[in-house]
Amino acid sequence: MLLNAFHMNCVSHIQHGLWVRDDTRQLEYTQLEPWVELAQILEKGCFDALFLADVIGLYDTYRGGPETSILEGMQVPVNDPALLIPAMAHVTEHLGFAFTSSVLQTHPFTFARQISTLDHLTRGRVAWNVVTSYLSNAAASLGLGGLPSHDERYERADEYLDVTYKLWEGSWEDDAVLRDTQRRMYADPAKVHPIHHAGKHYEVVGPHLCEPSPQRTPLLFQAGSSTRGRQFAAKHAECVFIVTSRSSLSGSASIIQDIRTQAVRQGRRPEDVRFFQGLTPVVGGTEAEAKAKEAAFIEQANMEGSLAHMSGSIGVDLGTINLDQPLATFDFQSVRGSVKGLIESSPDKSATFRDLIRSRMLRQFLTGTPEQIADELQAWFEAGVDGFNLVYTVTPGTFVDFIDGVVPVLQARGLVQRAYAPGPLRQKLFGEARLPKRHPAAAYRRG
Ligand SMILES: Cc1cc2nc3c(=O)[nH]c(=O)nc-3n(C[C@H](O)[C@H](O)[C@H](O)COP(=O)(O)O)c2cc1C
Repeated sequence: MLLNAFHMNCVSHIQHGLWVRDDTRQLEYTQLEPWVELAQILEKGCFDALFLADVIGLYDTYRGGPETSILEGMQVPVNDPALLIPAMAHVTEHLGFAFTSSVLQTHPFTFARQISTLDHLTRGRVAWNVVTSYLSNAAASLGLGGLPSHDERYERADEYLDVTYKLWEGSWEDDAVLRDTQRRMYADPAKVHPIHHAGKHYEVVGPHLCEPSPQRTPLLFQAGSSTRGRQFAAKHAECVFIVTSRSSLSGSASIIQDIRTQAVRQGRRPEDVRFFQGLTPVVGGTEAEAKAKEAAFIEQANMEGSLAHMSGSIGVDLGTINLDQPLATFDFQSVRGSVKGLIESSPDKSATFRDLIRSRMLRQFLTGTPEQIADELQAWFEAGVDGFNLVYTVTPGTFVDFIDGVVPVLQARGLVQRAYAPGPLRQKLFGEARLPKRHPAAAYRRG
């Protein structure tokens, strides 16, 4: 069972409204200290990685503007996640660092160099969460006119990955770097190749500016679940971040089965793709204590922040919806498809839209004693997920409680590691530092 901590370089990430508490360090996100401390805590708890989300733009759909997001620190202001990594890597030896970067935000040539630099500095502990952006404000600020359509964004992502694969895997041969002080040959020019990529979106001559790093291609994460998103994951992803219900994991229609089947059709193996479920653990010494903690979080949660978050994610202004209207009375002709999907997801149609939003928040909570939480995680694991991206309510408190309480129980059951495997992040997770030959990136290797 793999464990990641899910975080973001901002004030309020997922559980909104809790940043005002005095037992959380969210207000210190602009400083290095809480990040360095978090990395040390996670490594002590044998976590596999810290996973940093990011969005490049602000959520301005709710009530027709960004005011709620700004008031609530809801993923804005948001600092660059990648820049945190070297400081955290310096105080740890094994913890992995996954960060999010959209294919819309940086040219693949410069992005490939940024990743290679981080892969060198971390000795191969970096992972990239490939995202395609969903906020139109991002596209507007990047000068794209508007957000390209959903499928066009994935098409662009395919080409983006092709460019980076050519740079990471195909530009420098394994024995290009000589470091030969006697013959004054740092590297052999005959073994450093331009890539001459000419595609619909990018033209890159190359060669890659960095010498080969431990993993070359970073460990690849992805988190999209549409038909096109699943195709993309099946081709490229090594780790997929999902947020689903446990019951939906059984059967061939499950996202895990679907992506693995598609991956196999492309010549990959089922075990080449690992799945991480997002959950928010609330640990208590007793069940009553845990429930009381959860109740306090829910009481303090900010519904407005959650609605602004959800509005931006689905592209529909939920501010126009009467929150106290029973779901059964919604006129499906007048609501957008994504809202219809939300309403349909609720078994209880006498519930109101407000109840629905609250139950979606609650669904993420995993509340109980360490043993109860370990039981639940084990049940998820047996249902087919490989690991978890744990969402905080308070930071680093959520992770400290989990590590002190739940990790020893999971370790005693032999479900999580007690010590790290050697080598780069991919080697720790998959046994090899480099991508396997059956991954499409390997086609660009020379020799
Ligand atoms: C659990 C999860 C985490 C995500 N994290 C991010 C993120 O940090 N940044 C981002 O821009 N998009 C993020 N996304 C959005 C996806 O990458 C993707 O753009 C979105 O789900 C739409 O793709 P789809 O239609 O294939 O689902 C996340 C999605 C999910 C389900």
